[in-house]
Amino acid sequence: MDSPSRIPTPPPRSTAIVVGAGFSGLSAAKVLVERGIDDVLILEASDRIGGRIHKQEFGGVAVELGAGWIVGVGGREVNPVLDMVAQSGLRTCLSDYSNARYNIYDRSGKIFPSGIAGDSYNKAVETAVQNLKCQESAVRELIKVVDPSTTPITPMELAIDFILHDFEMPEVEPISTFLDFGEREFMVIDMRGYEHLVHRLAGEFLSSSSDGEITDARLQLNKVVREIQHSRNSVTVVTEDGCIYEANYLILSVSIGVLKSDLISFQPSLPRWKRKAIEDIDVMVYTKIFLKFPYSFWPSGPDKEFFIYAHERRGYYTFWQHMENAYPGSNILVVTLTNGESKRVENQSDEETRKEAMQVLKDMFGPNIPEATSILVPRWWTNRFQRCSYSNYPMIPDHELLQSIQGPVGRIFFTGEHTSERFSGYVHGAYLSGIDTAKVVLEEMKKENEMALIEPLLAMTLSQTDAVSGGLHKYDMSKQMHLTGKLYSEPIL
Ligand SMILES: Cc1cc2nc3c(=O)[nH]c(=O)nc-3n(C[C@H](O)[C@H](O)[C@H](O)COP(=O)(O)OP(=O)(O)OC[C@H]3O[C@@H](n4cnc5c(N)ncnc54)[C@H](O)[C@@H]3O)c2cc1C
Repeated sequence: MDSPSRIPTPPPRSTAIVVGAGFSGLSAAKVLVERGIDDVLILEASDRIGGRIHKQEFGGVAVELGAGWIVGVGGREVNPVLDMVAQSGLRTCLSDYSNARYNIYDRSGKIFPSGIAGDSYNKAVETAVQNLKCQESAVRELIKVVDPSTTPITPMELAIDFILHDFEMPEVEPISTFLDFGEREFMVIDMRGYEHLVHRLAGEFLSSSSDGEITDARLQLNKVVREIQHSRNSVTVVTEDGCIYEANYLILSVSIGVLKSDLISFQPSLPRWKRKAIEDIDVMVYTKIFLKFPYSFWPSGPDKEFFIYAHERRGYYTFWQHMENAYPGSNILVVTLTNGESKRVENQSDEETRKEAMQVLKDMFGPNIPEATSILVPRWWTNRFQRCSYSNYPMIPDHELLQSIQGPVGRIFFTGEHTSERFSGYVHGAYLSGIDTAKVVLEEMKKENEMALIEPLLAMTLSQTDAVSGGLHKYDMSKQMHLTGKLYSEPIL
């Protein structure tokens, strides 16, 4: 008997696919579902939701490997993330960095007198302002001739310069987040972690089990998107495990670091303007290293929470925090590295990093301090699903660059913290960008539906015109209508 001929099953098709289940992807998906797009499919590469919001248990407490602070509190508007914190009763505490500059240790363990530290701080601020003025007046050449007396040289100047430019957000004043939401920062100190907000958000539109685990089939974990094919009518997604999905629209919420990498290929490839925008946005790597000790040996108290190590190598284990204010008795220290130093430690063993950190601590607090019993080194740079901690825009606001990074390519819409006009880099930027992108997609859907209604009428009119003039073919006309709409308004290459 002949075997029945196999009819290939078409790939599952949904109205919209969201790639990535971080804050932006989930907030975008939520808006779509709430507006009646029930068949949204969320494809997430890793085995968890939250992306760059991720807590881990370490030394008996929850530590935040990614976002740890609600930045922008106490201003004229309420930060939407703070609202969520309040609703979920997440425990937080105020972080006051202002004392850090008075807790600067040199390599022999001496604390710099506050006057010297204050002078260095003012000098560093002056340099930053001077650089900015040069850039703003577009006299870029001037940057090269910055007054040498303001260039950081000594270990302390280097440490303060690092804090101002690498540790604090390297942004131009006034910073939108501080302007809108306030200048205070609250650290999340809750065993449920910052990620509780992500789970809460997901639980508002996806079904979950009684213990809060998302069980909704519209969220697919361990689905690494490797290829996105896009055409005039649809988007097709191919995942690493060989699955194929189709949709009318796609929202891509992966980080700028992932966009810069070769993890996802596009067929046809992204247009030049989009590739250039991706290239032009820099990435910041920010690493919090956690060290657990049998007992604390550092000065305690709120005004001692943050301290600085001044070394002749810029950014070398510079910024420290004890966690006693957050979790008394936890005996945990956190040291923050960025960029080159982050990448360097990501590429060495944790034991090497532990030894380096111990040497620095011995410089500050003497040779008799106890050894760290464990260490936790997050690797945001080498993680192929992140490849950065957050985006780092050029100091001069560049609206064209922003428009290009936000701009859709056909049916692919881009979202994520790096697409936020005013709050790039932050959790609230990710959250708000997801909402904005979903609204743009909904608008496109509406336009397309309206077009579908008038197309038959147009076709009729055109065939009559054709008969009379032998002019434009109806297909050309409907294509032109699309081309004049936003969907294809940008040149493809
Ligand atoms: C160390 C660190 C400290 C930070 N500190 C703060 C802070 O204190 N306060 C603050 O406001 N912000 C902070 N941030 C920034 C904040 O965490 C981010 O801005 C925000 O979480 C980004 O959300 P997102 O949705 O844009 O991206 P993500 O959270 O990165 O979400 C993107 C998702 O896409 C997934 N993905 C990637 N590639 C693929 C693929 N090929 N297929 C499918 N899925 C894919 C990823 O796994 C991820 O889940 C910090 C970030 C880091 C890393």
